[in-house]
Amino acid sequence: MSDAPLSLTHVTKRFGGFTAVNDLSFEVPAGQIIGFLGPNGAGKSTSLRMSLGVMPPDAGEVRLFGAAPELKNLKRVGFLPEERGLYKKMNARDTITYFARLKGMSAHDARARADELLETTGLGAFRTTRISKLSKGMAQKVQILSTLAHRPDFLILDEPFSGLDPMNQQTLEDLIKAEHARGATILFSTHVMEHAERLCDRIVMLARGRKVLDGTLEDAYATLGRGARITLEPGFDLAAALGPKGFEVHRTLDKGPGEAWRVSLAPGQGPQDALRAVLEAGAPVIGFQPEEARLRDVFVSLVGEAEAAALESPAGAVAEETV
Ligand SMILES: Nc1ncnc2c1ncn2[C@@H]1O[C@H](COP(=O)(O)OP(=O)(O)OP(=O)(O)O)[C@@H](O)[C@H]1O
Repeated sequence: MSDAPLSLTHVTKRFGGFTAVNDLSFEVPAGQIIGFLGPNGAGKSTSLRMSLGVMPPDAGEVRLFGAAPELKNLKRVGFLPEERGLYKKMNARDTITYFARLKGMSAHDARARADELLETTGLGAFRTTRISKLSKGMAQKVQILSTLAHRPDFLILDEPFSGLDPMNQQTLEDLIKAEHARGATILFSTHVMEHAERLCDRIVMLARGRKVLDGTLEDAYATLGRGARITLEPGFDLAAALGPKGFEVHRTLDKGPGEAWRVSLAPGQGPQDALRAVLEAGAPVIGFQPEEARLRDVFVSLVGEAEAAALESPAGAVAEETV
């Protein structure tokens, strides 16, 4: 039996007649950073809650460090829930110290660790500021620091980047890398593909409760292969024009003048074959660029355009949660 930090085997969760997580299996091996991706409502948070034993699965099995999720192995985990919440009257330092103490650290070590974390993440000057007086992003950072203060072996972070401005997103990326370098295994959910692209050893992608991808970034890119990006004047349906000719074509999420499309290239095809077909179809081309796939394109192709449209961009990640 595996004693990996986390393994889910054929896990299913239903709410009434609705199946939120459907026959999901994956493993988080020690030492990896894994991105848990999927559009809104895909079942990510439900899966993470089951992983911690917050709610039981209707079918299948969850193992944390090779055992059922219970107090002994939960002490080795740091969990950042999607719903944020801290004691508003406590100051930043006491908050982190409090959570570290709950996970078994001594008062002295917890306080020293709180100071060290606040200092390295730019919050040193706000050590004694009450949570209620901090900005939303700062309070979220305090919550993240509270999650990892006890140096857990395994960090589970549900949408940790959501609500942080680009500077603080970078601080969090650095923090995740530092935790990983210290030896922690990390599983985090996100809507922002670029974070996953920069940080992850592996990606697990969900759509409508089912796993649609489980592999390295290279495996993810290989699902699309090479492609060409084509920008057209708005209003031309390139998928309808090229589909019958055997090309796989998707709208991309790129913003900008015109409408961007991606044409996947089959083995043996070159970008010029795509360009020739596009021109023969009479498409109003305003831009053309041969390129390799990106995780955003993989996401769109596996999850579907409509659901992928809800993706956040890193700069556009907006605070939704209350802290
Ligand atoms: N306690 C619950 N009772 C009923 N339905 C629920 C409950 N929790 C989740 N759901 C439903 O299950 C589905 C999956 O929700 P979940 O929160 O796991 O998705 P998610 O992938 O985390 O989405 P998001 O990125 O929007 O947080 C959604 O349709 C949600 O409405």
